[in-house]
Amino acid sequence: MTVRARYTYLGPEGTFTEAALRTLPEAADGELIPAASVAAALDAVRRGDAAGALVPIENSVEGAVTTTLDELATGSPLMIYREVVLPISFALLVRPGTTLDDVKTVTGHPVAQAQVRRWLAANLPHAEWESASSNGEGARLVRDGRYDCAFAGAFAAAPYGLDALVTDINDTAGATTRFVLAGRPGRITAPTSADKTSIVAWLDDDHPGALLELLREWAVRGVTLMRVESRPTGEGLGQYCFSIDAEGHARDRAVGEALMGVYRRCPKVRFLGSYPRAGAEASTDAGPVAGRPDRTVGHPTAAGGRFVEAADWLGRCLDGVSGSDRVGRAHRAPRPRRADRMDGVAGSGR
Ligand SMILES: O=C(O)C(=O)Cc1ccccc1
Repeated sequence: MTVRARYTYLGPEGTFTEAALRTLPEAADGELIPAASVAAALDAVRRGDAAGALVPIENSVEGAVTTTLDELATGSPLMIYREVVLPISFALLVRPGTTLDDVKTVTGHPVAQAQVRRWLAANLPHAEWESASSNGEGARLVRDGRYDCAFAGAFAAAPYGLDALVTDINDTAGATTRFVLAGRPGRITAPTSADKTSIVAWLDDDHPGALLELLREWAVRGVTLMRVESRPTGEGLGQYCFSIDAEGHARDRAVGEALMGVYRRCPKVRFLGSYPRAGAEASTDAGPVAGRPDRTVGHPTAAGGRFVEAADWLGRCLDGVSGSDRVGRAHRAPRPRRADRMDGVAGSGR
């Protein structure tokens, strides 16, 4: 008997996330399990109930899906193994017989609302909006009579017995959403010629220029940052961590050295993985550094010591042998309070 791998996703049935998951070869033979929220999808992976979870992380119009950034930055460490970018266009789903004139209430995911705001103002100016936990959930709530209509993919009409009253709704042509497949820490995906590396870094915030120094670790090695997002740590106003995507793979010399530099500077850093960039022309048979310039360090970093420890940390990130979360000791940073530290081997977030 073959055991099918289980993949969970932001559900219920009919979400864009499900559509994105179905584009992955892993999903073709897998058992797909809808989850009620991003947190629930990721927790199923943490518990070992699923091999991976597909969750939305970024929309080209609305920006970050902050729940996902925060869920990946906290809790027991997970790693990203793949990303999927999906073009997003909405349909207005209604129960059969409903016309635009009947519509008083409308629902959808908050990211959907950002993508259809102008259309709503022009076509349903008096409709009352209430957010749903996903676009699939919005469709389900329309089926159940809670709302008059929902924004969702046209493909969500059939499973809920709804009609697509209007299709191709999108204030911004060409809108896309990026989804990531997260799993428990393990060996990172082999390098291709077009990869991305993701981390979360906490700053030593007691000295000026800490953010500049973090960014310089990448810049001096010629590594392009593709996304930098600050998120509150929840520990008080002004306390932030930074969610960063860098171009390249942790096995690239320049990226690996930048990661070690970040480790040496930051009181805490969480490695989220290196994985193929969606939509980029990649070749896996070209070897780890083929197709990329073999960038070396621009100049010696000013970060204090810990070179061996940083190299050791990077080695464990690459092997995925012991969790991906590490607390480093920043240059001039006070040692984190005991309760905040994760010196142990099997990392656990805070
Ligand atoms: O997958 C869905 O349907 C979601 O609710 C998340 C989402 C929201 C907006 C655009 C793409 C994905």
